[in-house]
Amino acid sequence: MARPVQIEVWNPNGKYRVVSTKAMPGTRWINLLIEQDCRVEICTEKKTILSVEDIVSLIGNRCDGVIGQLTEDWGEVLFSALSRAGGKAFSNMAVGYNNVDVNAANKYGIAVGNTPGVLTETTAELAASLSLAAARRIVEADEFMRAGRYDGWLPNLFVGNLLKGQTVGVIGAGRIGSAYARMMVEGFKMNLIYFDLYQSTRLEKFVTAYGEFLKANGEAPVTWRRASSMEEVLREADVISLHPVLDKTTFHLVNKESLKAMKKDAILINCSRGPVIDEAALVEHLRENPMFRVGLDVFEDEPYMKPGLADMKNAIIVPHIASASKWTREGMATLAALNVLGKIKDYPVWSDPNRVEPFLNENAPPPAASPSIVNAKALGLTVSKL
Ligand SMILES: NC(=O)c1ccc[n+]([C@@H]2O[C@H](COP(=O)([O-])OP(=O)(O)OC[C@H]3O[C@@H](n4cnc5c(N)ncnc54)[C@H](O)[C@@H]3O)[C@@H](O)[C@H]2O)c1
Ligand SMILES: O=C(O)[C@H](O)CO
Repeated sequence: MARPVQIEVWNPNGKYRVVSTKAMPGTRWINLLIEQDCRVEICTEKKTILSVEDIVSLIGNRCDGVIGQLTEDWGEVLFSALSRAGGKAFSNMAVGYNNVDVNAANKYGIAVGNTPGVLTETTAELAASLSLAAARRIVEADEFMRAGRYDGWLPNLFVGNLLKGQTVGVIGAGRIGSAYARMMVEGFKMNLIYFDLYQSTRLEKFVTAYGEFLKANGEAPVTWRRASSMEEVLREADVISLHPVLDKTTFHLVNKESLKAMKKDAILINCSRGPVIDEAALVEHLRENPMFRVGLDVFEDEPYMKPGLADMKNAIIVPHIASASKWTREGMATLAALNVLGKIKDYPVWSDPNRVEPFLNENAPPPAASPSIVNAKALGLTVSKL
């Protein structure tokens, strides 16, 4: 028999039972659910990653919807359990949903939500922070100071890379990749080379317009180029940031061979998903190329790192915090709750998941729609006219 899991209950007499597998930031998401007659149950177990068995136990015999996390394995077992409990919706509190077997959800007619847009700038800012920290060796220099090793200014002390005039490479120029590219181009006057399966016309127009502005002011214009292959980006860029979705086409996109193609003193940033890089090959590359630097927010086998990575001075490593700003995390919680609520209430699906601002305005009630349901088409859900 399943082990009971500790929970906290809000609005015990609510008609619909919504479970959140974790406490999430802010209270707006709870209030929005309560106002619509939901009983909200929040798992308060101390362990960080819940097992499938824990979540089956949370779902119980009757559950209308679940808000879950990217650390959970949402597949056949959980969707069948949710379906048996009368559930209609699941939402990841994340934009990436590689932890979800959408086909299994489709089989049981369960809507799968995610949280695009609200984390775009926050995530891009972390990628930009890692790029700067790697270029200017900030973490190494900080450790040096704390160790009491600074005994005076020296011409060669922690010499790093100037970004201005160098080339930034973006692989996966979607929402976050484009936001990052704009930051690096406008902030540091870098030239852009990008690779994506689709053309990013808005990004290209932005760089062209900024280049014209610089030229009109007597400065060297910035340039852009859409590469025809990822290898072209790896060969030419000085700083490369990875922002694709994780799927079969992007698993180990950066491997031993592609690392070799990169400049010896290049900087590689990953704020997408760990398995996009072959991490063991990366450790070897870092060891053999001390001038090569990485900034990693995500890891191949989270929460673990491949042996040797933590010892590398030329690696900056942070624990999957790219979306961790207060505004964003509260917004993610709101979008995830509204995805579930919308399906429970049979609302339509919002027409444009890239335009979720109306759901985030705390001074107005949110639209009667689910902000982002990734399998809306497969389930034949109605799309909002707004
Ligand atoms: N580290 C974090 O905390 C964090 C935060 C937010 C998002 N993410 C990750 O970032 C990913 C991107 O988020 P987004 O909102 O920008 O999504 P998005 O869908 O707007 O962008 C993804 C882009 O990747 C491109 N792409 C897909 N396959 C590709 C391939 N084989 N080669 C090159 N490009 C390819 C797509 O065409 C798309 O433009 C998410 O799926 C998630 O996994 C991580
Ligand atoms: O996909 C996502 O949203 C991140 O990994 C967490 O914000």
